[in-house]
This record gives sequence, structure tokens and C-alpha cells, in this order.
Amino acid sequence: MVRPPSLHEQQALEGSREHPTLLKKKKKEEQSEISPVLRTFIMSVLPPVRKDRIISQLPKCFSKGATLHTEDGFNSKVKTACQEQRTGTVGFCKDVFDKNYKATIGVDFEMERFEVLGVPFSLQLWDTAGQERFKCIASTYYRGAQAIIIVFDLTDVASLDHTRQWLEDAMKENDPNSVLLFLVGTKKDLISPAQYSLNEQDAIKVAQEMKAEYWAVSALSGENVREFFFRVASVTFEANVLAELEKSSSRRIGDVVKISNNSSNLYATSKKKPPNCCQ
Ligand SMILES: Nc1nc2c(ncn2[C@@H]2O[C@H](COP(=O)(O)OP(=O)(O)OP(=O)(O)O)[C@@H](O)[C@H]2O)c(=O)[nH]1
Repeated sequence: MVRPPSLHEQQALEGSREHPTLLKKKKKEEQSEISPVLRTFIMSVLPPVRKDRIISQLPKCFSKGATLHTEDGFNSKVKTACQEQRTGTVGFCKDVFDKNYKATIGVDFEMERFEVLGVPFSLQLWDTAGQERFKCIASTYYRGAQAIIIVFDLTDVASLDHTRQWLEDAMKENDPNSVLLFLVGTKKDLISPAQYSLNEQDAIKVAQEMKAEYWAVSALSGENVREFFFRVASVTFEANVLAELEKSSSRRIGDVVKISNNSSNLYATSKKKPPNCCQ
């Protein structure tokens, strides 16, 4: 919950309009659309992000053959926007989640808080049931997703084939140009390196068709799990900030300004839809 600023805080803000340095600061704040009072307040009510959830460099992809981002670092526009606190609504959560969802409708929910380039960023993870009988329920949770993670079993070839169907279901609810896709093979601990190499070729092919980033992990040993979620947080964060920058540029100039992401995306580049929920 967020309270409105007090009279004293409002007066402090009003007074800042006179001074040129503060004017510049105010301009920055207008661009980010969140007042400093509100920003400070939100920062003070949220617990600090855990030290091991701080991301200052773009984590590496798993395979250069199927990645969403081929550059070594974050987009320079995003880095500058973070330094200048011009990330708009990215980094602020309205705390609208109703924890009761979890038990009643069979969809699991987790929230992981990160700090990316100094900006708080929360990933809301909705784990939908894979079974056919829950398909209807699951599909309602795909809507408006900013990233979709499709998980298959590395020891079961049929489950890789099935990912196409899951993707099709998820895409009925989303604009393909505004969703970041990840294809993840799990149970890496149960497969021999030789068999894994064979299966990986097929998985990378499917990931390329889907325009997804490919990862192989083990939930049992924890191999690549942390790296994967850090990558999801970072790539999603970057897309969100770029969308915010695009939104504010088009508003200021009065026209839509496309932010090119150069060659950082292996797949066809497209205009990202601005985020429609809290981050
Ligand atoms: N050895 C091993 N077992 C795993 C791994 N990942 C999942 N499992 C096991 O596989 C089974 C199914 O895992 P879940 O994570 O529940 O699979 P799911 O696809 O989410 O299942 P639904 O929730 O029914 O959709 C469980 O018994 C897990 O313990 C892994 O990386 N290694």
C-alpha cells in the first residue's frame, strides 16, 4: 500500500521548482513519472533486496545458438536510464497480489526480488500446471505475460515435442512481439553427457523455431537454476526499461520513436509492448 505524500513533502517538492539544479532534477523526475517523495517512500517500505539478488552485469546466455540477447552487456540506453533514475514505472510494485490464489486455483506463485543496475525489480512467477485437465485454468494466466518459460524433460523426447503445443496455447493469449520466450530442459542430472549432447541439438532447433532462449538445468542439483533466473530477470528488466523509454520519448516528441536494439537480438527485432502490470 502506498500513502499520498504529506503536505510538508508536497511543499518541499513545490519549492524545488525555483532552483535551476533542482529544476533539472525535477525534469528527470517528470520523465520518470514517479515523484521523489513517492520513490523514497516506496523504497522505505519495501525490505531491501537480498545481497545475492543484485545484478550489475548482464548474465551470460546458456547457448549462443539460441539466445534472446547476444551482446555482452546491458543496452547502453538502459544503463544510462538507470543511472539517471529514468526507468519510469519499472522498479515499483503496487502490491496487488492476492496470496489466496495459490491454494484455490492450483496455480503456483512466487515472487523473486532483484536489484538490476541499482533499480529494484521483482519477477512474479506463475507456475501453471502442465496437465491437460488444467489447461483452461492455465491459459487464463498466460495473458499479459512479459516472459514465458516453457519447461520440458530432457530425458523425455516427447515432452520436447509437446512444447510447441504449450507455446501455441500461451500465444493465443499474447502478442508474440511483446513476449520474451525461454525454453528450458530440466532433469539434466538424469542424462549422460553423450545423450545430452544429442538431445541438445534438437532442443536448440526447437528454441530457434520458437525464437526462444534455450537453457538446460537440473532442479535436483541446482545446476544453472540460479544463472537462468538471473538471466530472465535481466533480459526482462532491460525490455521493460526500453519500453518505458520508448513510451516517454513518444510522449515528449509527440510521435512514436523506435528504439533500435542494434544487433543484440538474434531473432527479428520488434517493438515491445509497454508493461501492463507492476514489476
Ligand atoms: N532428478 C530430477 N528430477 C526432477 C527434476 N525436475 C523435476 N523433477 C521431478 O520430476 C517430477 C515432476 O516435477 P514437477 O516440477 O512437479 O513437474 P511439472 O511439469 O511442474 O508438473 P505439473 O505441476 O503437474 O505440471 C517430480 O517428481 C520432480 O521431483 C530434475 O531436474 N531432476
